[in-house]
Amino acid sequence: MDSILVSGGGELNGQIPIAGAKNACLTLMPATLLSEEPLTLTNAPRLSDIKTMTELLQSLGAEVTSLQDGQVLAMSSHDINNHTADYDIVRKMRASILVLGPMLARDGHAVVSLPGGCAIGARPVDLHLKALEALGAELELKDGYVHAKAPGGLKGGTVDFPLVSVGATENVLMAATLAKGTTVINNAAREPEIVDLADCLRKMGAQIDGDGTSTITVQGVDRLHGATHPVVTDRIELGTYMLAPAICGGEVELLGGRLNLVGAFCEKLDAAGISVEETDKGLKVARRNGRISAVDVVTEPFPGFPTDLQAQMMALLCTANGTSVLEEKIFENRFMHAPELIRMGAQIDVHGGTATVTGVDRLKGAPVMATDLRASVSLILAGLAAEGETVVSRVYHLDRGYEHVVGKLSGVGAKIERIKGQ
Ligand SMILES: CC(=O)N[C@H]1[C@@H](OP(=O)(O)OP(=O)(O)OC[C@H]2O[C@@H](n3ccc(=O)[nH]c3=O)[C@H](O)[C@@H]2O)O[C@H](CO)[C@@H](O)[C@@H]1O
Ligand SMILES: C=C(OP(=O)(O)O)C(=O)O
Repeated sequence: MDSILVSGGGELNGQIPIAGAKNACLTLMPATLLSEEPLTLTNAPRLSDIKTMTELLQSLGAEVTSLQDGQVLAMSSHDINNHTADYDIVRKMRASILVLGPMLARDGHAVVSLPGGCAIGARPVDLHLKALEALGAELELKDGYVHAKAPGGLKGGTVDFPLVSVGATENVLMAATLAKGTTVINNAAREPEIVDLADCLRKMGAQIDGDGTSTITVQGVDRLHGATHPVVTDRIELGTYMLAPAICGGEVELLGGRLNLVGAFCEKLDAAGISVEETDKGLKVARRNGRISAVDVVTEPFPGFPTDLQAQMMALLCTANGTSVLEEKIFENRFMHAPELIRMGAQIDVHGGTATVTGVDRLKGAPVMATDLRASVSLILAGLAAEGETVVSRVYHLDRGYEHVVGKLSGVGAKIERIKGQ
């Protein structure tokens, strides 16, 4: 297994290009199943999760061709000949559940393995299933698989989500595009990835209103056609690299970044003493003089502070002047980076969903282990600011969500390399 070696110290200066969003691409790709005509995605990120979704769609009979070094994905679902999403692929990636709504809407039947829990939490899919039932789907759980049928086709209905779920909103939004009649989704997720999905579906001929708000209305149509769509900028990769100059000092411009993707996050950076300026190319981030200030953070659905930036923000706050309190409200087990940061000299107390971080002058390099995707990159950020060398193992987590991390960070002056097979 590969690891990443980071030698800390030194300011970062220059530009980092931000890729298309993993989490948008992972829902745009299953949208191809809604139409027999081709769907082409541009600005796709080059990540192992995208390869896994490619493998899943191909196992169902879709054609997926990767062009321009993976930045363009040309897909065609003309010949869907298998309606079973197998456990062996689904277990690798939870977003696999997003093929359920589209297959059911298009062909009236689908069998999809239950994804199971993961390191950051139990992550059930009950809300996906209840939402599809509200559209008339008949579901049975058997042998670890969801067996779904809609013999006469799906019918529009009202979906009242008891809590905000990004994935469940995406699944039912896609399904509703081909349902007969009108669907109203209440307490819908408002993430930019939902708006991007709705934009793409509209290009395919869907009738959708209200995306980006808590109530989405979908008027079902008989068929969807082909389209070409650019994947929205990855706001989590953006926020992650904004933290690099924040932690190390210097000034870095994040190409393609926009303030409206990271509003709540920027408010916290501002309170910590980090300046963020919108330029014609993206966002320029610089650390003002001196030590950063402690800030409190509560994770929430968009437009709140994203859970996917909590680990990276914790790495920043480890060297703040004072004590910060981080509350994780989305996932029940998302502080696994804390013990690893403590190995680097951080002072962190975790009690349930709350972590109290007391800033220290300087972190110290250490061997650490990545436990999940965002934890892995938080350890790299901490290593960039630490004295000495940090070796981050289990970097396959990192490959799920960050393309060319070594190239992007060394391009702004970081001392970072990938070590093969350790
Ligand atoms: C591929 C993708 O887009 N992943 C993102 C997506 O995950 P994902 O779509 O899985 O996250 P959700 O928004 O669904 O999860 C939010 C909360 O709802 C709970 N829940 C969810 C569904 C359900 O049927 N029942 C249920 O109880 C979850 O356990 C969690 O506690 O949004 C999360 C929250 O912003 C992000 O951290 C993930 O990076
Ligand atoms: C939790 C994440 O992804 P996933 O939902 O694919 O596990 C993430 O991107 O941080």
